[in-house]
Amino acid sequence: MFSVKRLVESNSLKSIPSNYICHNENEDYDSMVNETENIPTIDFSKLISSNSNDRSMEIQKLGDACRDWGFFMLINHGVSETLRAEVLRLSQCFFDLPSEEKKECIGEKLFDPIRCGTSFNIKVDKTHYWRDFLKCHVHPHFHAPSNPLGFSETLEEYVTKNREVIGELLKAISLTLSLEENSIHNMMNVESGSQLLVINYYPPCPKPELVMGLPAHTDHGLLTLLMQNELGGLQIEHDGKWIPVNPLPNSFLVNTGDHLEILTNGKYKSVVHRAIVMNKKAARISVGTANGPTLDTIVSPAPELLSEDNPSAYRGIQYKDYLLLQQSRELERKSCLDYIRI
Ligand SMILES: O=C(O)CCC(=O)C(=O)O
Ligand SMILES: [Fe+2]
Repeated sequence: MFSVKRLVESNSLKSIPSNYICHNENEDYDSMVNETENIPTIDFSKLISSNSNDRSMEIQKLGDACRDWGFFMLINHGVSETLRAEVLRLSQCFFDLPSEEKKECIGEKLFDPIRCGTSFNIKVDKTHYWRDFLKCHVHPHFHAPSNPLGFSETLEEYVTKNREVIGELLKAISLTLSLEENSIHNMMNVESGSQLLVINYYPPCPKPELVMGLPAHTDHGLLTLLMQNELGGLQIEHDGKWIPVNPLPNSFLVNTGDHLEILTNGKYKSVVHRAIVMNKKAARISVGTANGPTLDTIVSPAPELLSEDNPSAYRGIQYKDYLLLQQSRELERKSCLDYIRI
């Protein structure tokens, strides 16, 4: 199984293979602004607080963050530092395994339960990305590699906790839309919804400015919950500028996905983001869960949010078909959403 990690380790890489060189994505590094401090922070403990004043103020902040940024850092979420650290440690151990021990993970198709690979979709990527990945479908049925020891159990605990957090966030988001608390849950079948775990591994690169980890894209699903090891690289697009994200300690990064954009008829737009490579010495690891409806749910704008002045702006599409659409193309900004825009 080919991986960038192996490429880096197998020879003392003196130059970057030409198929990895990104020509047009990196031009604006110098014009990047450092606005990390402006990225909204949401306190999860306040969202679920019994103090109704605290709760409604935080819900208001959450609505603003979804509308103005599509991105926020989540603090006091209740997922322990120990569990997060263990997920990252075992992820490193997984990528360190010899190929023979990863055989169960070589699924090739989108809906194979466990899939290991490199770049985004090697069959369609014109440029290859400096990234290896492990993807597991973890809900409604849980799948994870059996190696290394304890990985599967740790991941199961982690994704379950992630789902609890997402469930509460989606209730609060329903309220920000003046919908009933369980509206998104009911419309999107959240309780039995699909959850995809994606572990990204960005090996060290001798010339990081020449390559890209993941190009500008949006995520499918309603919300993505992401954490990373100590190395940065994630950038979000805001007001036409790339903003590097330096997460607060022990926070989750949350971004709105394409299906929240569809459901809210564009009120909460999915955020364009990318992962650049900055690490020359160590590997960067990020762990995300994409949380969506059940695969057979047809997602279209919520009727309660539509009016004569605000007609439906997206065609309804089954979640499964949307995933297939995204996987069949190059990752490119909002190209899949554009396809179903009316
Ligand atoms: O590595 C990151 O920070 C971002 C990963 C990402 O955007 C993704 O997996 O969809
Ligand atoms: Fe993403």
